[in-house]
Amino acid sequence: MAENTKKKLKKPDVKIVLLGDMNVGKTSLLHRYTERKFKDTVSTVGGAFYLKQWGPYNISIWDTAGREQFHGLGSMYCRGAAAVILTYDTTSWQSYVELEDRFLSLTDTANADCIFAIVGNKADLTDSHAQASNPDGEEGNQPARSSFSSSSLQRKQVNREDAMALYGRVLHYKGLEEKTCLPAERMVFETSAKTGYNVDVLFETVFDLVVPSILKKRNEVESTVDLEAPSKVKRTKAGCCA
Ligand SMILES: Nc1nc2c(ncn2[C@@H]2O[C@H](COP(=O)(O)OP(=O)(O)OP(=O)(O)O)[C@@H](O)[C@H]2O)c(=O)[nH]1
Ligand SMILES: [Mg+2]
Repeated sequence: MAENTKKKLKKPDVKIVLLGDMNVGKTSLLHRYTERKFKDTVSTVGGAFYLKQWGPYNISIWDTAGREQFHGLGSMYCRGAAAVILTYDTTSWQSYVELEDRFLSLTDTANADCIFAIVGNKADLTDSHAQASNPDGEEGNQPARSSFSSSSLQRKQVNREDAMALYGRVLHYKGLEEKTCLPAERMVFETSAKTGYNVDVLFETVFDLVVPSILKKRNEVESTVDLEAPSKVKRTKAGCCA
C-alpha cells in the first residue's frame, strides 16, 4: 500500500516560488489558477506546494507565508528555485517596498539562472481597473484583510512603472545586465485573483520560461551517467568472463 502511494507521487522537475508580504494574494492567485475560482483564504502557515503537469514536465509551485514570523523559512523554500514570483498588492505601497527590503535577499538560495516575475495583484481595486471589473462597487472595493495599520503608505497605489523599476533593481541585485535578461515588459504583471485578470498569462509565461532549466538539468544528469557508463561496461565484461 505504502509502496503504491510512493509510486504515484510525481517528482517535480523544477520549482517555482511565490514570495511576498502577507495579504497580497499569493494563495488566492494559486487558487484562481488551479481551481478556477476566488475563494476565502486563511493566512498561510509555513508553506504549501502544488504540482502542475506542464506538457511532459512536473512543476512544483510553492506558496509561502508572508507573515513575518515565517520569514526564516523563505530562503529554504527558494533553494534551487528556477523562478520566483515576487508579489505585491497594487493598493499597498508598503507591500511593494517590502519585496526589496525583506524578500529579495531570500532568493540568494535560488538557482543562479533563476527567472524573476514581478506581480501586482488586486488590480481590480486600482483606479484603472475597479470600474471595469467591478461596476457595482460591491465586495471588491472593501479593504481586504490587512497586516498594516491604515497608513498613507498602505493606501498609495503602485503602478506598472514602479514594478518595471523594481524589476530593474532586482536584476541589478542579482548582478545581471538588463539587456541580457528577459525584458521588464514581459516579466511584470498586474493581476487580479478575484476576477482572474492575467492570472493564466502569469503562470503559463513562467512555466514556459522554466522549461529550458528543466532540459539543462536533464542534460547534466545524462552527461554524468555517460561518464559512469564505461566502468559499468567493464564490470559486466568481467562478470561474463569469470
Ligand atoms: N479584491 C481583491 N482581493 C484579493 C485579491 N487576491 C486576494 N485578495 C484578498 O486578499 C486577502 C489575502 O489573500 P491571500 O491569498 O490569503 O494572501 P496571501 O498573500 O496568501 O497571504 P499570506 O498567506 O498571509 O502570506 C484575502 O481576503 C483575499 O480574499 C484580488 O485580486 N482582489
Ligand atoms: Mg497565503
